[in-house]
Order: sequence, then C-alpha cells, then structure tokens
Amino acid sequence: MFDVYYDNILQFLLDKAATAWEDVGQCPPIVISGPSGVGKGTLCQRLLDAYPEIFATTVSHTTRKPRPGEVEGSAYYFVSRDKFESLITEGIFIEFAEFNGNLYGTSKQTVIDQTARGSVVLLDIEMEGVKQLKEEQSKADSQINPRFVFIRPPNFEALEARLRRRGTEDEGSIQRRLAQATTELAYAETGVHDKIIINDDLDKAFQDLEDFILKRS
Ligand SMILES: Nc1ncnc2c1ncn2[C@@H]1O[C@H](COP(=O)(O)OP(=O)(O)OP(=O)(O)O)[C@@H](O)[C@H]1O
Repeated sequence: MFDVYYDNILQFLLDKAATAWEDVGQCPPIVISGPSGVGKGTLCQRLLDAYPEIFATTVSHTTRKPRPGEVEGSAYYFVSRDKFESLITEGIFIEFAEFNGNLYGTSKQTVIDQTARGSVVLLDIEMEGVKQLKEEQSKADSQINPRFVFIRPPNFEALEARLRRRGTEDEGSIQRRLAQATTELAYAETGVHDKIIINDDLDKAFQDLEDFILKRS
C-alpha cells in the first residue's frame, strides 16, 4: 500500500497535512529503551500528551482477566494462557514477559496496524525486546523498521534514587532492577542504538528526544 517510508517525521507531517494520509506513507516506530527507573515511561507520556495526533502506543496481549470497563482490543487483547503460549510458539510477539503470574506481550501485528493507520508508534521496551526487534528488522521481508533510542541516567545513584522515590518497588525488586541496569548500560555501549539521550534534566531530555524524532537538528 505504501511506497514511501519516511525518515523525517516533520516532512511526513507536512505531507500528511497537505494530502490524505493514505497517500503519504508511513513513519518508523520509535523504540524507547533504557534501565528501569530512567524515565522512559515519563518521556513517552510527554510525547503522547504533546502530540496526541501523531504518536500512539500499541495494544498488548495479556492472560490477565479484564477489569470492569476494559474493552477487548482497546485496553488489551485478552487471551487464555494456552492461547498465549501457542502465540509465543508461532513467534508473533516482539517481546513478552510475566508479571504477577500473568503474561504480557506486544505483537508485531499491532505495531504494523498502528503504523498503517498513520500513527508513529512508541514502544517502551526492555533490552531483550530490543534484541528481538533488531533481529526482526534485519530480515529481508521485515515490515518493521524502527528507530532505537536509549535513555541513560546521568549516573547510577540518580537511577537508584528515582526507583526509590517512585515508591512502586520493594527492596528486592529495586536490587534486581539495578543489577539489570548494568547489563542494559553495557548493551548500549555496543552502539546498537540510533540515539542515546541522557535523562538528567527532564525538560532537556524531552527536547533532545523531540529533536531526534522530528529531526529538527
Ligand atoms: N529527569 C528526571 N529527574 C528526576 N526524576 C525523574 C526524571 N525522569 C523521570 N523521573 C522520575 O523517575 C521515576 C522513574 O521514571 P519512569 O517510571 O518514567 O521510568 P521507566 O524508565 O519508565 O521505568 P520502568 O522501566 O520501571 O517502567 C518516576 O518517578 C519519574 O517521575
């Protein structure tokens, strides 16, 4: 359907404003990764709030039971554990993980669908997910061609302080996340990301992210 794949989102938006988006093409998904507590969720939410017509997140699959008001295909795709496990075997997920006894995963198809709808997809994912996406991207017939942004803390102490201040983790969870952070930071050193942004001052980090995505600089 689309012949054009945009590298420059500002140009994409200008063309989109000038014509029907169906004629314009697609923009690459933006993968935001980095250690737990570095501020990925905060930065993604800022992008979504600042540009609600441009960015979108994906709909995950889960084995968790729906809560009242949660709509199938909007909050999540709700599936049984058996179904989820067979979907893993089929290789449909970019990434999946288990939390509190429930499985959660992001399918390739949800990224493709949101992108085809004209959204710039934001994916907030862990290192393992980045590795899987890199592998997917390298396939000759891949339909997903993301840009990879790594968010780095100014130092380890700041990361630990943020995890503690957030108040969502017990001590064991904080220690596991910090240990994993060392591996995440070493992976970023290998140069696999398109952009590394230091999240020290949040406003500055957000501006760096905007500039990279919109290619203003
Ligand atoms: N530049 C910053 N300076 C100080 N605090 C920050 C900064 N950026 C984010 N925070 C705070 O740090 C905490 C962790 O941020 P956030 O939850 O966005 O991290 P995350 O990378 O999405 O973590 P996880 O992977 O665990 O979901 C939050 O309480 C957030 O408000």
